[in-house]
Amino acid sequence: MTVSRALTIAGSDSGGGAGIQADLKTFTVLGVYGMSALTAITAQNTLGVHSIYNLPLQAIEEQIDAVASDIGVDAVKTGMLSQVPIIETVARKIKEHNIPNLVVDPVMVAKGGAKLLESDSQHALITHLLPLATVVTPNLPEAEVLTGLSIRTVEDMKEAAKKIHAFGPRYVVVKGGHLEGDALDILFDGETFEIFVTDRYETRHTHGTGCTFSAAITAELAKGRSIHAAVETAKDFITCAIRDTLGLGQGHGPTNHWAYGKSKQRV
Ligand SMILES: Nc1ncnc2c1ncn2[C@@H]1O[C@H](COP(=O)(O)OP(=O)(O)OP(=O)(O)O)[C@@H](O)[C@H]1O
Ligand SMILES: Cc1ncc(CO)c(N)n1
Repeated sequence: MTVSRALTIAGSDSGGGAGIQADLKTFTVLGVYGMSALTAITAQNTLGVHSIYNLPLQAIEEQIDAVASDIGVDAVKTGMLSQVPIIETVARKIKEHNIPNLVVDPVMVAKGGAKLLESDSQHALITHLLPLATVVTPNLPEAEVLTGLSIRTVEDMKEAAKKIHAFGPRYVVVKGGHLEGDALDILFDGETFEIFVTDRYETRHTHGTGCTFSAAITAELAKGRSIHAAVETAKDFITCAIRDTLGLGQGHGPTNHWAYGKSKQRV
């Protein structure tokens, strides 16, 4: 049996709903072997981020070296990379190990408003990481920061996708979770736009939706699926995870990472 292998390079969310915990749960449910390189430890729950401890660069490098040199990586995603030297180190290591299928989730702010990317790091993300990316998955506030545009409509989302594509990623997915109305995301390949849309579920339990969505794309790319198929599965996965809420915590609770697997078993 050969199993596909995915690596997440991201921060730890002690609450288990976002960060590497969300990524590893998603990889597992999608049948992919998950590995992690931690960039930071956060003390966090559904109410907010209490503290952030960035890890030493050497610790980040050595984790990536350890898994890439032995187990191998079919796809990698990046999440919380809060400082310029961390971004530079991660980009260098991804190049050095020739890791294919890079999904960049340009994590900037947690649901409760805590800053997970320091302001001077935005430029580093654009110059070092986006040119290596197979796909980058900004939400609307992140797309606004990356482009300087104000995004209020689907047409604005398309404009932002074009500007972000010019930074060098092969594909861009602009997520419309923060827009009103249906939950609508746009995939842009540099020429054409594809729209993925579902009903919006009224719930406050949306902690880690972005992490989970990009982890699902990573898992599917690790299996060798096309970007279209990967985004389609990721949309399905996150929709099930938001719809079948677990109701945990007093704030923005986690999504239900089991839901997609259970719905497939029922079919
Ligand atoms: N209430 C909702 N109902 C259905 N789908 C949603 C809802 N909110 C977000 N989504 C979908 O979830 C995915 C993630 O989008 P979103 O914009 O919420 O990510 P995010 O802001 O990066 O999340 P986070 O910062 O919590 O990790 C997208 O596919 C989006 O369309
Ligand atoms: C560690 C971590 N990464 C990403 C996010 C964004 O949801 C978060 N809240 N925490």
